[in-house]
Amino acid sequence: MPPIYLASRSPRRRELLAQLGVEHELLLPPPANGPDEPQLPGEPAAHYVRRTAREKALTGAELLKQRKLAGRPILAADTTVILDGDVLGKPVDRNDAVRILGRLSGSEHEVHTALALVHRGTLHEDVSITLVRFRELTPGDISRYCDTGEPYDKAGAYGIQGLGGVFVQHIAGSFTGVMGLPLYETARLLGLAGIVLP
Ligand SMILES: Cc1cn([C@H]2C[C@H](O)[C@@H](COP(=O)(O)OP(=O)(O)OP(=O)(O)O)O2)c(=O)[nH]c1=O
Repeated sequence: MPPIYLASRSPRRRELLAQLGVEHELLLPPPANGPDEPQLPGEPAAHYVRRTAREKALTGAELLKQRKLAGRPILAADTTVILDGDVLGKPVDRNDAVRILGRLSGSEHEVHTALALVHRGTLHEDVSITLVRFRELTPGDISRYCDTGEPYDKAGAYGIQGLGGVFVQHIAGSFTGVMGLPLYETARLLGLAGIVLP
């Protein structure tokens, strides 16, 4: 039986957990797809990302209870791109992706990935914050990037682990955090739940 549940539909998070050698089972509420969780009026971006991760983990814990499953740890995360205090989430369409990438062009933004882990009724949380500087992007760069389809399921409309990596001049922080699951913080939280990695 895998040691943890992962309350996430993100293929990147599954891949990064596999990189740690942590087997997991998915624990997901229906429906299979939905829009991003909305920001509350006046809610600061840094609070929003933490609240969202926490809610994903607590929803997982509720499912666990309803389904009378074994009490293994439940891990969830949320990744948000923040520029000038604004949350730049997943683009809703091509125009939105063009708008977001235009804002990121030639400037520096933050990527916050919040983690939440529920184990035996206790919530453990952490957050990884990374500064990312983009080179200037021409309208042609943005258009060709949107043609690849890569922006659409990703916060900030880019994937640092994919072609989007060519836009990144500099990062200060955690590459795996930008990708969706910061490994240092993940290992720390798993350790609190008794899962010790090498
Ligand atoms: C900035 C950035 C984000 N992303 C991805 C990671 C996340 O999957 C996604 C942010 O959306 P999230 O809402 O954090 O996650 P998700 O909807 O994909 O999955 P779930 O809520 O079920 O856990 O953006 C990258 O893959 N690369 C990047 O460089």
